[in-house]
This record gives sequence, structure tokens and C-alpha cells, in this order.
Amino acid sequence: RNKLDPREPLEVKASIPIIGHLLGMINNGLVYYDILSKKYPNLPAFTTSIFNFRTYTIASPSLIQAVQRNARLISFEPFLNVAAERMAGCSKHALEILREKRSGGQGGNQAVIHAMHSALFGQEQDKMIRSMIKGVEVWNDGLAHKAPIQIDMFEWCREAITVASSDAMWGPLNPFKSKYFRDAFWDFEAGIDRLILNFLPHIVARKAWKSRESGTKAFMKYYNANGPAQGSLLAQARWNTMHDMGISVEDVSRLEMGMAVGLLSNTIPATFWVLFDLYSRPELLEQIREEVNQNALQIADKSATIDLTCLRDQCPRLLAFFHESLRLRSLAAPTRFVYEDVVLDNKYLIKAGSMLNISTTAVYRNADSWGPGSSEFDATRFYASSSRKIGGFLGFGISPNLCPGRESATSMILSFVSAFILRFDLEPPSSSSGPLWAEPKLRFHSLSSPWFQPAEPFLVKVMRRKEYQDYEWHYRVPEDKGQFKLSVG
Ligand code: HEM
Repeated sequence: RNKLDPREPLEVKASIPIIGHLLGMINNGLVYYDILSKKYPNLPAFTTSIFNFRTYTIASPSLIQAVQRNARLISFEPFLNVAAERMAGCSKHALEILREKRSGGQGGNQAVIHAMHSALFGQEQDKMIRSMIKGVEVWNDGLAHKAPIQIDMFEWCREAITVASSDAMWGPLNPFKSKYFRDAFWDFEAGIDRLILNFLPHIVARKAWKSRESGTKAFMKYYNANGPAQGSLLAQARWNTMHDMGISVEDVSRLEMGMAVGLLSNTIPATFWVLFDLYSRPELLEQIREEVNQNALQIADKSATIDLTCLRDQCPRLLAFFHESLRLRSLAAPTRFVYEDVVLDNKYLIKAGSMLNISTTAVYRNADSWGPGSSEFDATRFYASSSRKIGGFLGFGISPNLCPGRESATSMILSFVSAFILRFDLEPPSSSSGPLWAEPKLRFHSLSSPWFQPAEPFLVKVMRRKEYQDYEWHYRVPEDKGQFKLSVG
């Protein structure tokens, strides 16, 4: 074992020597570092070692900027290749192309991310948003026809968001149109933590491995039928970049299974929790209903239209609430690889060849950044803030690795939810003892979807609200290249 340099962050020892932290990681996933940071609340940063390998955890918002300033040396890039190899199962040839240039590859991962940012900008982004919103509209209409009805709220959000987002992304030949494909995809996604171990994956993660292989075949069919030609510019940009760099159809298909994880794994739990956090706070629900009603709903005869520009510009309470829901529900923790020795904030030596992560819950608990009620839900917390750059807000990542899908995902979620709350009342699961809208039993889902999710079906009764039950519902998505005032860290 390497001895720690006294300038490195203090080492936190596991109760079981040598493998204790490894067991903690296996049992708890990324949440393990949050558990440790709770145990040592006064440490702004700490070190854990598994055998000879170090992980540094940043638990204070003040150190995040130091990580950002050294983004070239503390980088996300190597994990993209880990995902391509272990999660997607790409060939050696593809991995060489994807690997970052400074490690001898051709920088394919960065080229793809760059192409994605360009394809999710301005008019291209508007088209994608229009298509996503059209997709979710159908689901609210379908629910209105069936109501009153009992649904599993998480499962229903998952189907609605999956179908709407994937149709917008891949177009009419989208493999997700098949329910069989969708179910197989979720089996793949649920087993990513085991696939990533890369130890006999066809045995250790059999279900996920088989589903990944069948999903890859479905995407190969999509590419062989020239699917991207009818899909979004995002799908075209990804295909063109990878194909032009010499990546085979099979490897592109494997990487597209990974892309689907990025497209869906945050958006679905975010939608579920936004609905939960609203309906479980009746007063807040009424305020937001009123705001949308007054500022973003246009009524003509029996037609009701939600206007996206008005949602963006004239519904600050809705947007502030959305940020707070993300803050307290998402556990997305930036994880980075350290290329060279760095001293953070003139204090902490971070050594090359180690991993660094940020403990989301520790950062969000910090009273200096978030005030004395930092752990409490406060729907107005972001309301007063005039700045869009909020140090310590990790909801959409930290620059330079900001989420390129944040505008399209927010547009879809908030349009969908705005119409939903005006159209429907929900009756929560009945419980003789506990409060109404008690949180469901939760489980940490997976490394690929860093959220708590319900561990059991979350059943609610959906009823149409009298006020708008005879209306036809529409959305207006103008071509104005507008943006939500989203905060980033
Ligand atoms: C509410 C929905 C979403 C949330 C909360 C979210 C959150 C995040 C976060 C926290 C990161 C940074 C991860 C890190 O630094 O380690 C990220 C990165 C990323 N997201 Fe999202 N995301 C959402 C939707 C989407 C969508 C719809 C797409 C695709 C269209 C997408 C594509 C990506 C990609 C490609 C990256 C990597 C960016 C880079 O490495 O520079 N995300 N997202």
C-alpha cells in the first residue's frame, strides 16, 4: 500500500481493512460516498483506498470550482471509454477510435459529444423539443380517455417518456416502438452495474447481457434500413460522426444502446419526482396550477393550449420548483479521472491515476451555500436567484461537462407536467396510519441512473378535473430558439 502524502485529503478507513470500501461500493453504489460524507461531516474532502487505488471525494461546494479550473487534468473522458467497453461491449477497433487523443486514440468520444451539442442548439433543438412534446401530448390524452383509472405512476411516466423521447430521437423506425424492445432495454439498464464489472458478463449479468445483444441487433436493423435519415438531427449527427471515423454498424448500434441510457435514465425519474413533489404539496400544487393557468394557458372555445414560450418566460415559480426537485432528488455525482498531480485550492494534493467524485448530498447539505434549511425542500429557493451560474448546483453537471440535453428534457418535462396538473387530480395510495402521499419505499437504482426510485409499484387513482374535462389540449412550441433560464454549477 502506498502511504498517503500528508497534503492529500485525510484518509477515511473502512471498518473491514483492505476490502471494506469495495464492499461498501458493491452494496450501495455511488451512495456509499454520501454515506461516508455524512459520517465525517467536517471533512471538505477525504480519501478512500481500495487496495492501492485512491478515490478522492469532494464534499464542499468551495472545492468544486478548483475541480472545474483543472478540468483538463481531472477529466470525465476516460469513463466514456469504460462505458463503451464494459456497458456497450464495443470492439477493440471502436475503442481505439473513441479513446481520447492524449491517450493515443482518435478522440471519437469527444467528437460525438461535440456533434451532439451542435445538434441540440437553436432550430435543431426546437425541432427535437416539438417532436418530444407532441409525443407526450398523446399520453395525457390517452389517460383522459381512460380516467378514472388506477396507474403505477412510475411505470406510466416511464412508458410515456420513453416512447415520446425515443420517437423524437430515432424517428419512425425507432426500435423502442416495440414493447418487447422496451422491456429488454430496461433489463439491460437494470444490469449495467454488473455488466460494468466486466467479469464473465454473459454469466454474471446474463439477463442484461442478453438484452444488450438483442438490442444491438435491433439497432443494426435500424441503421441498415437507413433509419437516421428520418430521425432527428441528433441521431444523424451521432451516426455521421461515428460512421465517418470508421466505426462499424455493430459498434454504433452498441453505442446507441448507451445513448438511450443517457436520453432516458434522468428524464424518467425527474418526471416522476416532479409529479410526486407537486401532488404531495397541495398548496404548492395550487400555486403552480394558478401560475400556469394565468400565464401559459391560452383558451379558445373548447381548445386549451400550453405555450412553451410563456412557460419559459412567465412561470418562474414552476422553474424554481423544478430546480429544487432536481436538487433534492437527483444523486448525479460527477466522477472524474485524475491525469496529473494537482493541488486543489492550494490545500489538497490529488494524485495522478486516481478517481475523484463529488458527494451530491454533502454539497447540498452545506449551509454556507444553501442556508440553514439546506436539507429541506423549499420550492422558492431558486426563485429569488438572479444568477444562472450557481456554484454547488449539480443538477445538470458542472462545466465543462454540462448536459447537452438539459433544455430539451426540461421543455418536455415541464410542458407535460403543466398540462397534467391542469387536467388531472390524483388520489394517493391509501394508508390507514401514515400521512397521505407518504414517500414510497426507495432503492438506489444504478450507476447509470443516479436517482432513488420506488422499490415497489406506486399506485395512484387518476381523475379528470371538471374545469377542463371537455377541452381539446394542444401545445404551442414557437420557432424562437428560446431557452429556460436553467441554472448550472
Ligand atoms: C432531466 C433530465 C436530465 C438530467 C437531470 C441530466 C443530467 C445530467 C448531468 C448531471 C450530467 C453531468 C454528468 C457528469 O458530469 O458526470 C449530464 C451529462 C450528459 N447528459 Fe444529461 N441529463 C438529462 C437529460 C439528458 C438528455 C435528454 C440527453 C440527451 C439528449 C442527455 C445527454 C447527456 C450527455 C451526452 C452528457 C455528457 C456531457 C459531456 O460529457 O460533456 N441528458 N446530464
